[in-house]
Order: sequence, then C-alpha cells, then structure tokens
Amino acid sequence: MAAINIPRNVAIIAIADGTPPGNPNPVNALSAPVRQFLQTSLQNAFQDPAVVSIILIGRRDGRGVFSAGADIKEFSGENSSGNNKDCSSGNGGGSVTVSEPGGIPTLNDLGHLIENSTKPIIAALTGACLGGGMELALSAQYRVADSTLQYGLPEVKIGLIPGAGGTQRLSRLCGVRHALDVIVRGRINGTSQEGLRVGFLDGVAPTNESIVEYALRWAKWESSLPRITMESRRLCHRTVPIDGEGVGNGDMCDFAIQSLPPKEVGGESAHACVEAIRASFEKPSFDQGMEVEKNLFNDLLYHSLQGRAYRHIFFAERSSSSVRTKSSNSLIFGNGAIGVIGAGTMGRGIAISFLRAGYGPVTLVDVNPGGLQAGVQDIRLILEGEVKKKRLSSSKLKYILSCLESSTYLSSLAGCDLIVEAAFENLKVKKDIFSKLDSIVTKKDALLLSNTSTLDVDAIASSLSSERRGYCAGMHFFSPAHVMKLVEIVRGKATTSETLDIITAVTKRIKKVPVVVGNCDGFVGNRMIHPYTTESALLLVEYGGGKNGLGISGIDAALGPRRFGMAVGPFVMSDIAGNDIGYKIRGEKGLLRDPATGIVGPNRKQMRYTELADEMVEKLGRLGQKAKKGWYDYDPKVGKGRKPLPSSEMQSLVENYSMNSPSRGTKLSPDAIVSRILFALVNEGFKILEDGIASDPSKIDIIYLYGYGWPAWRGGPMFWADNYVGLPVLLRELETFHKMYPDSEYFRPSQLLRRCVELGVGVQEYYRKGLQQSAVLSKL
Ligand SMILES: C/C=C/C(=O)SCCNC(=O)CCNC(=O)[C@H](O)C(C)(C)COP(=O)(O)OP(=O)(O)OC[C@H]1O[C@@H](n2cnc3c(N)ncnc32)[C@H](O)[C@@H]1OP(=O)(O)O
Repeated sequence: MAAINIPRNVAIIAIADGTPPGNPNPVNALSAPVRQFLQTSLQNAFQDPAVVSIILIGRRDGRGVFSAGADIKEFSGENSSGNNKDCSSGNGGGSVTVSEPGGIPTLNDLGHLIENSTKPIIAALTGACLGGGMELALSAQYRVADSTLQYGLPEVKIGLIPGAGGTQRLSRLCGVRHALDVIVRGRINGTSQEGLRVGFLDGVAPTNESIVEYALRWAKWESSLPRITMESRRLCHRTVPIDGEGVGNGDMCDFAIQSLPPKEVGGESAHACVEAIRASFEKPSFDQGMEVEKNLFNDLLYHSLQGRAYRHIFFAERSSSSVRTKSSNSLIFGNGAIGVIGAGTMGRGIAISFLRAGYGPVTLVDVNPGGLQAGVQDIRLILEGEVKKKRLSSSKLKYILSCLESSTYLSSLAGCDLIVEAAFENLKVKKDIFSKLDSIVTKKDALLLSNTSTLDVDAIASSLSSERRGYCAGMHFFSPAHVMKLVEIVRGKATTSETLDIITAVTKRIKKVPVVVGNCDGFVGNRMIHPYTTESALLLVEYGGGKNGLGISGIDAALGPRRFGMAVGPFVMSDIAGNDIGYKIRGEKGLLRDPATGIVGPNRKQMRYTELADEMVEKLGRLGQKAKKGWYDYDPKVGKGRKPLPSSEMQSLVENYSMNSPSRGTKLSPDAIVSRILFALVNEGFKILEDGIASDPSKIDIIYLYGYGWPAWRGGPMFWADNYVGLPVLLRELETFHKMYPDSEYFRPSQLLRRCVELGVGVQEYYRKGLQQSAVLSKL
C-alpha cells in the first residue's frame, strides 16, 4: 500500500498504539493503559491549534479490528459475595462507570470527552467494533467504515448491559427497534451495509479506497461545513425517534420483554437491557437515562451470579480453544485433504463441517454403496437447506459440492492429511479399519482419528505401526455433527502434544469448540451422563406411580429449560439420542439381564439398578423419537413428530416398577429432584478431575455447555457446584445420599471434593492456585 500523506491539520489516534509493548492485545480491548492513552491523545489533539479534525481508528494502517470493547478481564474485580453496594471498590465497574479524580479514565469519561469535542471526531471502523468499542464510536460525531466492519453490543452475552452510553445513544441514533435488536440479542454481526441502512454509519469506503484515505476525505469535507453542525452531531442532544412503522417505543419494549426468558432463568441481563433502552425515551434527559444505565450495569456486575457464569464461560471457551503450536502444518490454515469413514449420520455431519470450512477434497467412504449414496444425497440436501435459510451462498454451495468426493474403497484415502473414522461403535471394526489405513495412507504424519464415543483410543491406536501412533487420537463429535459445537479431543498414550495442538486448531477452524480430554470409558461427557440418566430412572421408580407420584415429565420439567435450565430433561434427551444407545452401553458394561437365561450381567453385582429402561427397549421397542415412542409418545402430526406426549404404556410400566417402593407416590420438590440427579453427575466430574481425564474444571463446564445443553447462566456443572450449591453443601448431601444408597457408587463423595472442602476452597480456585499439582498428577 502506498504511504498516505496525513495532512498536518488531522490527528490520527490509533487505539492499538495504546497497548503497552510486549502486551499482546489482538482485539484492541479497552484496558486501563489503552484508556489512559486515548485520554491523553485526545487532550493533546484538542490543545494542538494546528489540528482541525481527529480520526479515531483501530490501527494506523487501517487494518485489523477497531475494538472488541472493554477488557473483560478487568471485570474480574467484581465482588462475588454480592453484598458490595459501593461500586468504586472493585476495579471492574471502574473501567466503565466509576472514575476517580486524576485516575484512569472510564469508558464513560472517554465517551463524554469524545462527544463534547469542539473538533469533529471521525470514528473509522474496521473489523470488530463491539461493546465499549462501539460505544466510543457512538460518541463520535461521525462514523465511517469499510466492508470488514462487524459491529454489535454483545454485553448481554457476558451478563451485562452496554454501560458506556450504548443503550442511550444507539436508541437516539437508530431508533428503539434497532437498539433492541442489537442490544438485547447481543448479536455481533452488524455489517457496513446494515450500518448504513439503519443510520449507524455516515459512509462506507468504496472498495478502491482504504479506510484511512476515506476518513481523511471525510475530515476534509467536514471541515468545510459551518460549525453549527457539530452541535447537531452530539447524540446526547437528540431525542429518541418515533418508530417508522408506527409501533410505540413502549410497546416495542413490552414485546421484547415477553419474548425473553424469565430473569431467574438466565434472563437478568436481557431484562436489564430492555429497561435501559426504555429509559432512553421515558426519562426526560440524556443524563437521567445514563444514570439508569449506570445503575443497571453496576447492579449486574456486582450482584449477578448469572453474569459471573457467562463471563466464566467466555474465558473457559477461549482457554480450551487456545492454540499454542508454531507448526506450519497446512491443516491449521484450512488446507488439506480430509477423509471421513462411514456415511451414517455422524459421518455426514463431520464431512459437512470440514466442507463448510473450506477443506478439500473431502472424501466420504462407506463400504455399502447404498449407504454412501444416501449419505452424499443427505449432505447435498442439508447444504441446500442452508442456502434456502441464507446461511450459505449458492456459489459457495457449488464450490463446496465440487470438493466432495465419495468412494466405497478405503484406498481412495491414500493421499489424505486427516482422516476421521466414524464407522460402527465396535472395537473390532475400528481396529480393522485403522490397520488397513496404516498401509494405505502415504503421508507418515497424516492424522488418523476416531469419532468413537466410548471405546478405548489406545486399543484403536494399537493396530497402527508404532511410528503412526503419535498421530492418532479420538475426535469425538456430538450428534448432529454439523450442528453441535463440541468436539472432545481424546489423547491416547502415544498421542503427541503437537498432534493435539493441530487437532485443536483444526477444530477451531471448523467453528467448533475443542476440549482435550483423557482416555477412559465415556471420556468426560458420557462418563458423567451415566449417573445422570441412571439416577433419573431410579428416582422415577422410587417416587413414581400412584395418583400423585412423580412422573416422567415431572423429572424432565424440574431439570428442563423453564426451571433448572437444561435444554431438555433427561428423558427427552434419551428419546432424542435413541434409547437403544444407552441399552447397548449397559450391555457392554455387563449390566443387562440375559433375556434368554434371565441371568443378570456379571458387573451388576449389588448395584442399585432398575430394569425399567431395559424393558422399554427390549420388550416394547420404545427406542425414542426415531421409533415414535420412547419415554414419551411422538405423533408425526404434532410438532413435526418431536413433541413429547404422555404415554399410557409408559405410565403403566412405571406403575409396575414402583409398586413395591416405600416412597411410591410421595411428592418430591423440583429442588430435591435436581439435587439427587445433578449431584451424582457433578461428583463424577470431581472423579474425572482426580483421574486427570480433564485438565481443569472449566473444561468440564465447556463440555456440558456445548455438548449437553447445560444453561450458560449456570456456568457449567463445576461452576454451578462451586458457586450456586457450595462445596460443603454438596459434600454433605452426597454423604447423605451415599448412606441412603450405599450400592450407588456414584454417590460416594470424591476425594478431591473432600480436599476442597477441607481447604475451604472452590474447585476452580483449587486449580487456579495449582493445588492439584501436589495432590493429583494431571495427565493432560
Ligand atoms: C461497557 C462496555 C462493556 C464491554 O465492552 S464488555 C465487552 C464486550 N465485547 C465482547 O463481548 C466481545 C468479545 N469478543 C469476541 O466476541 C471475540 O473475541 C471477537 C469477535 C472480538 C474475536 O473473535 P476471534 O477472532 O474468534 O478471537 P477470540 O479467540 O475470541 O479472541 C482473541 C483473544 O482476545 C481475547 N478477547 C476478545 N475480546 C476480549 C475483550 N473484550 N476483553 C479481553 N479479551 C478479549 C480473547 O480472550 C482471546 O484471548 P486469548 O488468545 O488469550 O485466548
């Protein structure tokens, strides 16, 4: 790019210049040094008589992002006890709302400084312009952008509201409809075209002009205008416009509230967003609106556990996805030939994920020609559906389909860089495939991965020659693989760190969330789900039946979206996954009764067990949604065949099983249901940590959030245990359950839980302080 001549009368202030040396800040987060730098630079420009106008930009060369907003790390100064009414004592609120004389300026201070400038400030926006970054832009007199712009106010997703004037200024500039859309949904995909249409932007640089040149041209034009325009550009002096479509602003806020989840079920920040937007037109002045915004922001920051959970997830996800490798392997950059073995549901979804991310060729292999053809056809249909939903362009679809190849021969995978095997969940089948790949695949460093959900990755790797084993690991997708974001990356004994890093990078590239886990039965997610589903069925048998007894839907309701917040309850989840899967796993674990001999499985021993779930599969064929009957009935004419309807057959089955239970028909509160089922699950999480299968509790949280529908506002099972339940309570309850049910091993409290309680620390803190190093040797 040719050097651009910056006229002496224009000051360019680049946010990136405020980052202290050696302190990487790839997203221009508005940390304390950056805010200090912006204040000083603005004041210098105001005082310099030669300067007529100011351009505020992300980077001096006009590349990269404008700013991803406030530095979220600064919000960790919050007071977790929730009793602190003085927001100046934490450093979190200070970055946004609370200034000290002569101290670091807050984002609000900067907003006022920019808005009240007597010299026009042009915000030149590129890339991410989010949160506090967008709020600074809203304070400027002009906003221009290039086509890379991605704007939004996503604070709601980290349990906050825009707290630097965003709720007040955006409603004034673009109206309440757009403000609700951007702020309450927290979307971050506002484009320059949309920005121009809704009035957020004043101009967009033509493709043949850089943003710096364009902003300079804008500055020159502006300086020719009479000074009176400056006043009219200040949003604080405007009133909120009446909606163009004739709906009252108040009504729009009422509608928005109706569509939100209740405050106590994850909706605290979204409700506060609407309240702040409402203040923008109900309060008589801008300053009063700002006061409402500030109070709501501080209240959330200091008192909302939901908010802390959301922010925990933000960093947990990034820490899990962080890629440390310096490898130049082309897979990391989205290039490489991919093989997918097995054209079933999983294989199809996996192939789609790689195709969408631009990898190619992607070769789908299945020995069954009919299955292969059906797989290819299904992939095409799914992708065409995405075009219809405008998630994919027709030209991209054409390109993607040109990258899809199919074959009935494993030998067609010879040149692949990465292969994911998604064949039947059978060790012999998988070992056979890997041993064939060993001689077929030409590249010695090709990654050979299995999508197994339960089998031993080391046993699979053992069929490879020893020099290949370092490149072998599990890559466990969740169904449907083109939709679900989670991938468990399973480290085998021989898997190298480099291999794990490359798979992590590839997983991120295909827009999924990677979590590296150790190798054990069920890895992390499915190992924890076992006590969860087992205890759900046992609870049903114990308390179900009778007139007022606990029903299937009673348990689902206690855990489901309207109460605890799981996306679906345990029985609906089972019906979606297929009840035969759990049945097969119980068979492999040696728990089933042999239908022919009536002899119970060798591993059942004295275990507390109910055959309810076995009988419904074995005798009644109630396999779940796919069979139109499972724990519930499904009618193809009702809710596209996915709406769970009560089943009289299941009701009488529960009646039979609960007949001899002394607690039959006794009422159980939703909280008691949650404790029984989820304490068993969380306890298994502690044991997983003890065994070094997960490297820290936040990995478990991410797995449950993205793989099992755990509510983000509860931060994942381990965050929930620490912060919502409290470990002493958890331990006490588990001890009680274990006394009541000594034959349920999953109620025996984990050693790690006992140790945390002894030390008086939460499990997150235990890992943060590195206390596990002395007690448990992490294997990851
Ligand atoms: C009153 C005002 C309040 C606020 O402004 S609150 C903040 C509101 N802003 C946001 O919520 C934006 C959050 N960030 C994002 O959505 C994404 O990030 C981006 C779209 C900006 C970029 O996405 P991608 O390219 O996928 O990168 P990545 O892995 O998400 O982030 C790269 C590194 O940047 C750190 N980071 C991103 N945003 C912030 C932030 N606002 N404050 C502090 N750090 C941030 C991450 O953690 C990570 O760091 P590591 O590489 O060490 O894992």
